[in-house]
Amino acid sequence: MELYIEQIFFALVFTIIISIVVVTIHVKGDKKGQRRPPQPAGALPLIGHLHLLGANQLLHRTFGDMADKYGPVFSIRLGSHQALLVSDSKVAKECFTTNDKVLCTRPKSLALELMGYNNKIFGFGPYGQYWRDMRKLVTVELLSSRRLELLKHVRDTEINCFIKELYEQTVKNRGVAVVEMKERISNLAMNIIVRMIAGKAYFGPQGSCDEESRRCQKAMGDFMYMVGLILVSDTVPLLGWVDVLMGRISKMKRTAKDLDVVLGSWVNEHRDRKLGQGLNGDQDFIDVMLSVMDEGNVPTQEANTIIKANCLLHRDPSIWQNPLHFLPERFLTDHANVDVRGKHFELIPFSSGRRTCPGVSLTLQVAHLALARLLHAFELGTVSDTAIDMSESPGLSLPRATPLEVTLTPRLPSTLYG
Ligand code: HEM
Repeated sequence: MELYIEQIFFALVFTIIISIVVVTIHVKGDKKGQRRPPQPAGALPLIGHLHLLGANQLLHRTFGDMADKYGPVFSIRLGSHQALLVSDSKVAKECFTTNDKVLCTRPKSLALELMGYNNKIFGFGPYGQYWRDMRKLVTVELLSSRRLELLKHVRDTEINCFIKELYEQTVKNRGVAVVEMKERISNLAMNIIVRMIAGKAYFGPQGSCDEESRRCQKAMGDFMYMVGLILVSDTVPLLGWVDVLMGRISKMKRTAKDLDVVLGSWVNEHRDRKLGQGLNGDQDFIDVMLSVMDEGNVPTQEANTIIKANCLLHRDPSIWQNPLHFLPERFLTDHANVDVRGKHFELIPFSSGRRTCPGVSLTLQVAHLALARLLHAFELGTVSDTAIDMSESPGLSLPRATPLEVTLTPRLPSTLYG
């Protein structure tokens, strides 16, 4: 026990020293305002993940100060990795167009080795033949306009159920209901995606779900959280034992097993369903995916270059007035024509270039429809008219730190709620 405590103490002290010494910042932008062309910068898994430590605001301020001092493009060294930071939309454009091929690979990480079938999740993987094949498969078979049109009923029925459940909640409360929306919206997104991929609905009325759904939800949640963590092993491989001591490795292995069980059951159920229906002609998404995997088509190219370059762009005060304030009306006035699909480099929430998000059309369709239905069906308010806490918590998609409680009052005749 004593030894164990000593080890933890040693690990903590060592980690603090390492973060001071090894995360030495090598500024390469040299002079203020000097613009340099983006350069391949070793391997950089970290900048995109730093904000996931829960210090997002602080990091943006720090990087913002550094950008003021060193100009719109500079690099920092984080242990064995180098990161390029870009805060200017013109430089970002250069990164995602002229230099896109050089910058579009992704580094390996321990989290993805343990939880992503040895770095085979294509969205996080190195650029190469395997990534090209998987990207084509996803854009053509799952997220193409044709497929989205074919699967339109999935979004429609899920959003109908979402609105109906909210309405039932207001009926139960005789008029106005206080509802926690964060989990409901996350369940809605999960249901739509899982139904599109595996043909299953996970969450029933009021978020009820069976054992398998619960396991899937937990495994996905743990994955999203842990894949966003910064591991000592990725920065200073020699100190990998720190992650072991902190219990991260065993937790990742457990999550990998849980994910395996869930995905395995999707594939088996899908095969059984097809056999039961005597289908063998028209291939659907899981069939095509399995055939690509069966060909032994695995990544061959090692990742050695990666740039994450946009964490300051969306807060550039020379483009966005009051960049830290939530002012949606700016998209109806000064920025009315901004396009979020990766063509206007001052706003690239879905990234741009080769690795741009293939889910952008689905996301915009679902978000627009769900929001329009919600606003049409209810008057929305906050509990005791307090401002909403917008703090972020660790995780791949920077989830809200606190629940999102809103008041809902129906505004339509009851017959219109399905
Ligand atoms: C608000 C919603 C979303 C946002 C803001 C978003 C944002 C992004 C961003 C910034 C990237 C680039 C990551 C990188 O540079 O490494 C990305 C990649 C990706 N996204 Fe999304 N995304 C969203 C929803 C979706 C949805 C609904 C799907 C699929 C159903 C999806 C599938 C993917 C995939 C597969 C990649 C990896 C692409 C590749 O590596 O080639 N995303 N997303």
